[in-house]
Amino acid sequence: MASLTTEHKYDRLKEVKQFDESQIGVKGLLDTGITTIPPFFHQPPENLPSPQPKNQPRLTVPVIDLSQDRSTVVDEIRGASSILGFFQIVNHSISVTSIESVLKDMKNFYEQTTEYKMKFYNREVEKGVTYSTNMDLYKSKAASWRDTIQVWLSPMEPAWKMVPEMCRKALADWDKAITGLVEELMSILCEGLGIKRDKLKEWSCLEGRLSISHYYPQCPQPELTVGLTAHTDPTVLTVLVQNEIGGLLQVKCGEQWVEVEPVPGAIVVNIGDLLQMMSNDIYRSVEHRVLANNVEGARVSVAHLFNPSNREKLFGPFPELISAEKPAVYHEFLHEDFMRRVLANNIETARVSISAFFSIQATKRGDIYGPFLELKECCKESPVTSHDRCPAFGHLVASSVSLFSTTNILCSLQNLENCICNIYKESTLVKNSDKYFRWRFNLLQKNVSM
Ligand SMILES: O=C(O)CCC(=O)C(=O)O
Ligand SMILES: [Fe+2]
Repeated sequence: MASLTTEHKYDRLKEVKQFDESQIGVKGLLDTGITTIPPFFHQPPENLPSPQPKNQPRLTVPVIDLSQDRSTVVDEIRGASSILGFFQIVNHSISVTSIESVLKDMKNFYEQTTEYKMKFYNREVEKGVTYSTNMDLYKSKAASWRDTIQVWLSPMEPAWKMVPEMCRKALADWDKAITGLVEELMSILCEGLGIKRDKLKEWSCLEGRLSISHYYPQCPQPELTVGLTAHTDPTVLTVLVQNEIGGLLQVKCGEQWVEVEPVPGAIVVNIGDLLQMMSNDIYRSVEHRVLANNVEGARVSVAHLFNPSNREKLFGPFPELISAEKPAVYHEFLHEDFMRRVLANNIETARVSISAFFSIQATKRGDIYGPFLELKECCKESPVTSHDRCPAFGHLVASSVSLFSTTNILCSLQNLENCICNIYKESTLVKNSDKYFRWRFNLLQKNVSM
């Protein structure tokens, strides 16, 4: 890789592309014997760990014993979810052997020859299985020191053929075991909120499952980069197992970073952005990060991300948690609107913008949002209607078939154009581009907040 010199300006994109196209991943790069990391891995100072204040007690996330009586478990989980958004569970239904087995099989893949692994290297999310270095490699300011395999397990049938054979059984067994445990966890979390125990299940939150296995090899210059930049998870719930290499996974607690230390047999649980919103901010989705591995041997983690699968449903704070004293903190939204925003961001920017975007405070109170009049008028023949509503009160003024919702409309220029294109495609009335551009111009004139 070229280095930064005064004679040759560093062409970051070219270097990133060259690395990506080499398909060797971070582990393959390390195996070439490098002693310094390419500059595109150098993180800006704000992403690097700063020295922690001295004389502060070393904090770790709570470890909750699931074999205690139910009400103690509910109280402890509610407490941890409301304050730190992170906890570990022990004495649950999954054996230490099953945890070790999934970690071992995933690690085994990463430790195959580079030539073997290259056959699987791809970052095409729509295929359902990816194996690459940093899914946001081309969007982020700097790359992080890890490789990742992502496998969608549900609601669609997993693309098993694309999963390395040595990982298939481990992932299928793990999915079964962890989904059973998460069903129980979700019921405890619902009980902690004082709502029906199977509410999260009813809202399809066990059905959108993504497995993410990260491999963090030793980094030759760990002070210059990270393993995974600080982020919150765009999920309902994330559960994760990690191997014995500790000191790297950290959760933000005020100004301090708290360690999630490896505990044999423990499963790490964290509240995602969606559950923060559904719980109307009772539970917290909290920033976490992984430092670059500075020791010999690789850190391996296997995360299971739980998302809703229902595409028609409007998600938002549970109605039972909205009252005059505690009004809704967020608008309702379709899960795909939410995901569109997640995918438009990189890992770092997502954490700042997403909850804020859906926050009611962020929108002008009193306004009624809905399809722009021009669009309604232009599409009389195809009944393109959507909710007109006042986001401040989440009040539906009129509703019929929802082609787009408030969030769609306000999302971004790109989404806005997608909406228009949807209508444009459907409309038998308007088929010429003049009109399309007039719409677009009108929309821009509306000064929609992006
Ligand atoms: O590897 C880890 O421990 C953290 C993974 C993580 O935070 C994620 O995949 O969202
Ligand atoms: Fe995460």
